[in-house]
Amino acid sequence: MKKSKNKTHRADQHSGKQNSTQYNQSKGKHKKTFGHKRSQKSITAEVTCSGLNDEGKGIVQWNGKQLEVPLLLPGEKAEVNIFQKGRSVHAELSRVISSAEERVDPPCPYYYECGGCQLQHMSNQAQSRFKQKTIDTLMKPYGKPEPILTMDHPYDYRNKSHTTFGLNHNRQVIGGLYAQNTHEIIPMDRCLIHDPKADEIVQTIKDYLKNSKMQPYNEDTRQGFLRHVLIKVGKVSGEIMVVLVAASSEFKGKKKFVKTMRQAHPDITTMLLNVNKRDTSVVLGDQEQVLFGKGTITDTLCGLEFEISSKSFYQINPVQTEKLYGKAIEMAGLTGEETVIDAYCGIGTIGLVASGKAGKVIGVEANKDAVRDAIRNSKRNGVKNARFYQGDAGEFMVEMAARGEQADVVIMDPPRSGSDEAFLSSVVKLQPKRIVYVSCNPETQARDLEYLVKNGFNVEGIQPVDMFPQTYHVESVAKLVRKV
Ligand SMILES: C[S@@+](CC[C@H](N)C(=O)[O-])C[C@H]1O[C@@H](n2cnc3c(N)ncnc32)[C@H](O)[C@@H]1O
Repeated sequence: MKKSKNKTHRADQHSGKQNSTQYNQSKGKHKKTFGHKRSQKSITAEVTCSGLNDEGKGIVQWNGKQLEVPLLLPGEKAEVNIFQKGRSVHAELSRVISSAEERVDPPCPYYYECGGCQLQHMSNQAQSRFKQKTIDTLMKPYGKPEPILTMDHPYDYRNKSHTTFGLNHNRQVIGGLYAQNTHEIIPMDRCLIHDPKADEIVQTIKDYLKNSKMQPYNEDTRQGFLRHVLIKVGKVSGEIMVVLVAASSEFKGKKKFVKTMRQAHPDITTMLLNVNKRDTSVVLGDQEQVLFGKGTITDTLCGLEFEISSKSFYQINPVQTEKLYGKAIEMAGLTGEETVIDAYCGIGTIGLVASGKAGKVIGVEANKDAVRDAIRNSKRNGVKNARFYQGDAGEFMVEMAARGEQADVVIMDPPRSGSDEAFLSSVVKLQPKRIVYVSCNPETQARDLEYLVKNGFNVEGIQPVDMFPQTYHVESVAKLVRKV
């Protein structure tokens, strides 16, 4: 075994200084950067990958321990660097000795540094197989899931992008995404899963920063103005929202900035200033000011128009969302008579798309901006049988159950953390005929399904959908039917 010193990666990577380690693969030479401190010593070992964990990391055995190695594929032999600190052991890929057939050259030049995607070193078919296996394994107690719904062009899909700005060590303006699990900005011009238009706009903002007095914010000194830029693109409408997230509400040169941006990108339909003075990882602050336009964008999804605010949730991959919603509504088995609850409803998309086939839709959502959008969206689309309420979905359902109210179908689409017992126990009390559970985290979905199955429901169908190509994330929708 060879001992080697690991190298560290810095945000000035693309401005001349490179501290990256490289590894060779049979299909080409790739830059591979590590997030460890220079002083940390590692051991080099040869390993063979036996499978993937649920984040797409390669599983290997070393010294009687199971380790997870990012970027390694099943069947591959590789040299890895192993870091030990106390009882914690951590391995990183150094060199692939024999490549798996599924290995491809990642099309993104930033892939090995950026944490945004985790599966670009796998062919698209291998990514689908990995996601199918993840769902098949988690959902095994409930039968065989359907084949995953994949995307024909698994790039450029994100309708929302989020760029962070800062200065590198030469005090040059940089903008890009954070390296995984760090606050280190990876400067980049293009992210292959972003809408290309959004990246062009970010480029103009970077040029503006370089040529004006506007300063990016520095998290350490707490000086400067611009922290992030959030861009939302209506993929069908072409409307574009640009949100500057700044550390202060005092925006010197506001008019000039807006004019420059509108001249360079006439397709920007609204711009906002969001003020975030907090030192947390939450991107948006509470205070917001519209710089021009109406402050929202509109997009078309499943044949309906939706108005979207900066802080409201809207599915980030609309092509796949239409497939997901189509499946969810099919699973709901609506005949035009049912009372449908759209829990965790966001801007009302699922409920409003379902409303034409339902007797009545009741939506509940915690985010007040999203609820306002949902009410506006209901009016905009002439929907008369839907009502939206702001509140915690669990509390709302507890109150509904306490009032002895009924629902025929509950469609639920909670955040990654899943639902809670207050919600699930109230659903059980409401005794709907069917539950359609949409989830972006199948692990918490499986946990919640277990509760529902123990409390009177059968799982009658599971459909995985690839909403997030190039990443390990996978969406899943499950149909539950009340036992008679
Ligand atoms: C995955 S999104 C789904 C939104 C919507 N169904 C859609 O497809 O666009 C989850 C939503 O749940 C909302 N949310 C999170 N926690 C909540 C809670 N405790 N009660 C109600 N809504 C909640 C979030 O604000 C977000 O809009």
